[in-house]
Amino acid sequence: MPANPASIEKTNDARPVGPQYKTQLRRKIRAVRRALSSFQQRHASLRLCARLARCPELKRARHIGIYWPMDGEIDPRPLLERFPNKRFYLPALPRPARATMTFLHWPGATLRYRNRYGIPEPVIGRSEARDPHKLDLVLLPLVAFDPSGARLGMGGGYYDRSFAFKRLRPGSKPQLLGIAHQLQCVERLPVESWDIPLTLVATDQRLYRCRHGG
Ligand SMILES: Nc1nc2c(c(=O)[nH]1)N(C=O)[C@@H](CNc1ccc(C(=O)N[C@@H](CCC(=O)O)C(=O)O)cc1)CN2
Ligand SMILES: Nc1ncnc2c1ncn2[C@@H]1O[C@H](COP(=O)(O)OP(=O)(O)OP(=O)(O)O)[C@@H](O)[C@H]1O
Repeated sequence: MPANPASIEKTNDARPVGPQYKTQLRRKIRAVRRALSSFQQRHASLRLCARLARCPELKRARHIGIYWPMDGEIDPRPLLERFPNKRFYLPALPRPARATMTFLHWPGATLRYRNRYGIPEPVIGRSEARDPHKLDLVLLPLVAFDPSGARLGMGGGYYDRSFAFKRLRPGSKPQLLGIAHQLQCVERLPVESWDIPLTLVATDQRLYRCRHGG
């Protein structure tokens, strides 16, 4: 296994700040994650999905946001076979760009359309669309997380914008479950005013119940 990038970071009691820090951390963790072999990826994905299958929040949920992995992200797709009676939805990039994402029902069929980042998406208008607040649980991709539930994403702000309503109604649906390789855990992440905290984080090695996540 590669070295945990968190151990390379110098951390102290204060949260690190600044866009440059976030850019460098993104670059470093994305590179380590991309370097995982396909064997390591498969092993991590199966361990994660076994852990999620025991998680009460996932067992209870019926409408679940999932994602198509890219750039070394941990793969949640084995869940579709494990839970044939649940409904899974993939995010579609918003149009216009500053709006919120729509989640489109994805029963696991091949996807032909790719968005501007090359990520496969169902086609809007052809799959059942579900608004973010009507999902029970969302599995969020991330670049880094900390045990308090702070999340660093790819930098588009798509998930923060789509779930901003949770700030007004803490504890409201959906529960936000970040999923990642354990190597994406850092001691403390910078938190921005617009960041929406995670309820839980699951990795190939652990489940974190987060202090701040509603
Ligand atoms: N699997 C997955 N799907 C997802 C996300 C994600 O993080 N992972 N997103 C989470 O928000 C949204 C897409 N956000 C993304 C934001 C930036 C880049 C990206 O590759 N940026 C390039 C610059 C490319 C460009 O601008 O053309 C880069 O940083 O290298 C990809 C996805 C929705 N779907
Ligand atoms: N609720 C919001 N309303 C308006 N702009 C927002 C909101 N949330 C985030 N943004 C904007 O999105 C941009 C990117 O935010 P940030 O770097 O936190 O993204 P991220 O969480 O890493 O990305 P993603 O969620 O797409 O993975 C910021 O410039 C921020 O101003």
